[in-house]
Amino acid sequence: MENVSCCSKKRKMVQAKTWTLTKHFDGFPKKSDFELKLEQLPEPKDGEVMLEAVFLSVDPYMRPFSRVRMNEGEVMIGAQVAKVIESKNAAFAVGSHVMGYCGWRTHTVCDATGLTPVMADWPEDVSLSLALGAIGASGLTALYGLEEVLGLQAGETLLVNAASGAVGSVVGQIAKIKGCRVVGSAGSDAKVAFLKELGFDRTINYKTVGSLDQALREAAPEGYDCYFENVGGPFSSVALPLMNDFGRIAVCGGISLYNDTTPQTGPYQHLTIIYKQLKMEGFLLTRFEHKHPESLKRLMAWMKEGKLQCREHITEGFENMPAAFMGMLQGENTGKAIIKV
Ligand SMILES: NC(=O)C1=CN([C@@H]2O[C@H](COP(=O)(O)OP(=O)(O)OC[C@H]3O[C@@H](n4cnc5c(N)ncnc54)[C@H](OP(=O)(O)O)[C@@H]3O)[C@@H](O)[C@H]2O)C=CC1
Ligand SMILES: C/C=C/C(C)=O
Repeated sequence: MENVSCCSKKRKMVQAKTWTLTKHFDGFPKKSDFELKLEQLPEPKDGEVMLEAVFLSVDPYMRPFSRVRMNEGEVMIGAQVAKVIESKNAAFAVGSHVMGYCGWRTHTVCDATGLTPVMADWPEDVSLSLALGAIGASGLTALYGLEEVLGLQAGETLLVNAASGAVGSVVGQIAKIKGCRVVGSAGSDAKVAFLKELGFDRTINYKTVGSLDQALREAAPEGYDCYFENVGGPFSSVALPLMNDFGRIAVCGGISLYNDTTPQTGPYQHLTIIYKQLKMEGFLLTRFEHKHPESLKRLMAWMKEGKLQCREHITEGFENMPAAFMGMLQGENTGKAIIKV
């Protein structure tokens, strides 16, 4: 008798590659802190989709957040732009693209929680990778830091560090759009040349400058009204005394501290903050989530008008994610660090 199976159409099994955190980082991340694993994926259930990563993001926050939001053995946290390859959710058509915090994985089966369709009218000639950078989290962070936290006004002088990176490069360009004077600091001559291309008024290579204090003073003899802080630590201690009275500081990040094994101490600038009556505010871009759709449209419009250049540092190959992450923390990137699968 012929063996007739009730499931004559056999589904091809999908295997995901994942990068897991073997051990919490201790100091600067090491290759051995990561492990590449294979995972057999189940078929999506009702309401679920199967995603295939196209671009993945490596970001500074992964270093500090891994310690507080992850357990050892878990897949590394992070965002990706992915293609929907199977769907049992009417809101996500097969072939469409989404942005999701799926972690460092090539394929994912999940429900729609936390998935955002990439902007419906995303232009065909614009790479979807920008949804992870200048027309995504990095651009939004820059915009909110300037508008919502600093309240930057035309004619003011702004200081930004890590200025050639994903967030910093957008900060400087938006500040120029707003009619401000912009001073940017970055870690190589090539990066400083990039800042000049973007229209920064004054640039500093903080790694080669003799005295950072002197360089910052010369770059803005009139002082700084606003400071977009990405680095923290000693840079911050030098910059705060150069703020003008009633200056505002948006504390976006502190990348110089993320790999510290013991917390840094002073010099403390409390008296400077008091005497100059400074306003210092930390923020996370998630606070302004309700503004994302409108803000993404503004960023896209600036890019299309040629007012916003979106540089990317692309690493090919999912296998190279840990190297790309460590490279970004060491300053290998100019613009947004992206992994192309
Ligand atoms: N608050 C929020 O919601 C968000 C905060 N952030 C923060 O914004 C900052 C920039 O992030 P992002 O633009 O994605 O990253 P970048 O693209 O700027 O990449 C990181 C850069 O930081 C610089 N850097 C690394 N180590 C040091 C150090 N010890 N001192 C000074 N600079 C250093 C390097 O550039 P260089 O060669 O110039 O040193 C490196 O290229 C980070 O602090 C991040 O945590 C980012 C997104 C959201
Ligand atoms: C959401 C991102 C936060 C930091 C500190 O990078």
